[in-house]
Amino acid sequence: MRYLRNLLPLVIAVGVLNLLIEDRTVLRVLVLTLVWAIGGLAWNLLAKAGQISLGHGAFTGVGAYTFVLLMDNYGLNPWLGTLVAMVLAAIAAVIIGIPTFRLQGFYFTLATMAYPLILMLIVINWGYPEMTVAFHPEAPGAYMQWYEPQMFVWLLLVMLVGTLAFTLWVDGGRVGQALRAIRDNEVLARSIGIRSDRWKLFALATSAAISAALGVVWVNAVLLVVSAEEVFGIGVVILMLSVTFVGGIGRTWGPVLGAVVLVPLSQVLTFSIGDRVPGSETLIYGVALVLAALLAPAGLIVWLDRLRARVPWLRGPSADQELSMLADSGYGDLPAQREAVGTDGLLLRVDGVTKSFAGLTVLEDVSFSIERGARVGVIGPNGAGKTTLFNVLSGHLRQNAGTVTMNGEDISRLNAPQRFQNGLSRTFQHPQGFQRMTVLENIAVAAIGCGIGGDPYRAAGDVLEAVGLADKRAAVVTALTTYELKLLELARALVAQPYLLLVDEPLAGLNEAERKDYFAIFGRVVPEDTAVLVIEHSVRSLLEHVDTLIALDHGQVIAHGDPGDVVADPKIIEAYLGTKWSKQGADTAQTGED
Ligand SMILES: Nc1ncnc2c1ncn2[C@@H]1O[C@H](COP(=O)(O)OP(=O)(O)OP(=O)(O)O)[C@@H](O)[C@H]1O
Repeated sequence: MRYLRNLLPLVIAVGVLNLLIEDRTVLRVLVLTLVWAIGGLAWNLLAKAGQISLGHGAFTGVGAYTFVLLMDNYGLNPWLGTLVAMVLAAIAAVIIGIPTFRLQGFYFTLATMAYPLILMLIVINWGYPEMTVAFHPEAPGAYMQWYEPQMFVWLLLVMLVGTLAFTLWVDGGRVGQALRAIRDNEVLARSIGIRSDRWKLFALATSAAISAALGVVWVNAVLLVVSAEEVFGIGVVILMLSVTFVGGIGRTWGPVLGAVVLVPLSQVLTFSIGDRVPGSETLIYGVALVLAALLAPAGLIVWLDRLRARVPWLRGPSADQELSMLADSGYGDLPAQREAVGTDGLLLRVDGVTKSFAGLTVLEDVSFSIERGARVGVIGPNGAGKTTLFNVLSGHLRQNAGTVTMNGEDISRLNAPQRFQNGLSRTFQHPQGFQRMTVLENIAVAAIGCGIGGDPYRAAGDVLEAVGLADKRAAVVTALTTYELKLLELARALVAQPYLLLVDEPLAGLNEAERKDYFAIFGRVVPEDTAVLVIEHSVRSLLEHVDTLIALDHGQVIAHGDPGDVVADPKIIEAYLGTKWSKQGADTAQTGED
């Protein structure tokens, strides 16, 4: 119902235009506007996960060639051809995505350019550089070959509404939240249970399927000939990217707005100066991209947002109303509880863990174990391998040798999201947050990711209350101080009710008062049966809160045991604490990092 209300004005506007316009040239502009609005929406699905593709021509091309080859060889009509094309494009997307998503950022974008080129060369060498669509005047409806452009407008309107409804569904729920989290910070997203590899494949496959369907309709409504250079060409992605970027990348309505502005403008220019300035159609997209980057980098949609904020009846819900809407959006009633696995006994066992980077051994045969509910400090000089140890334990890095066992289960082969779901949470040395989300959403997304069920918003609200950030629930994380960010990290880790909590340098960047407050809150909110492993250079503070110390140097455990014994060990004094420590004593001395 909510979607219908959002989409109705669009349906009415396009419907009225379609009924009123009689000029075929103007109708063609309307058709092209709808084509590239849908194309932009498809491309934008992947951009929501922060992935910029230059290869979407691969999918329109798969769509166009699948339908025309099936029609030519098997007499299959384009409607069935579209379904087959969508499935094939989704499969192609998964095959393309699995290796290409290993690349990050710019490298991913560059690699995507190769796929339409490869496919184009394949069909050209196969003997199909161009294919004419067989004409079926006896059954225009069955073969998507209407003479009246109005019929294509209706068809494209149905596709647009379908694509928009799908986009609204993505944006309004857990899928969109996961994609936004991945776009903001993939490492962080993985650390709270979001299987970024799967979500990116989902975004690419759905985006590809829609692009393939569009390829079929584009050929029938506009091109009439399937030319490899056109349907696989870079022009496809230039249009998809331009309308999305100009309208508002990542935003639900961005591509529609961009297409409404850009496509008619480019057509008017082509009609008026096209014969004198060849290529003027492409030129307008280039100029629009540059202007948008300079004047409205977040897209024209931002100007609409401002207008909406001024006009009371257009204004959307306030941040607080939105939060309560989210909280009421059909989750369970109460935060669920993680299954108890006993209150004592061995929790974690690290056995012979070794980790190297390109020949540099950073962890060497590290072994130790942790009891349930233990408080363990990890100390060592810069570069000793402390954070690498955390990355191996949390699944962000895979060890070269050795095993990690938690709750009696070998978790060595589990990835970061799976370890989080199994009850292993972490914080980061440099506090991290999803910048485009509110504080409450930052925690709720972790409550969803940990997979223990219940109402994630209520769980998030409760844990924010506990750490003292309840009044910041509607703030964006960029508005938080370092101290508040550290509490946010703690809240995010705790909402999963972990068995083991890894805390990386919690006191770095905090003043004396904040350090005291942090540990006071920490002591209050971390349950007794949750084991804690904490890296901290402020050994003096650490000694007050741990019952065991592990000292690392050059990737090896050089001491492990009672904190008093470890800091008195001459090896530790020489490697890390320095002679100042032994002269002044543990009560007052700190390491150089303090
Ligand atoms: N991804 C990586 N690729 C290559 N080398 C790395 C990588 N991560 C860490 N290292 C190297 O591993 C060594 C240990 O780094 P690590 O961050 O684990 O040390 P640390 O004990 O946490 O230090 P600090 O106290 O300064 O945070 C350093 O020499 C670092 O340069």
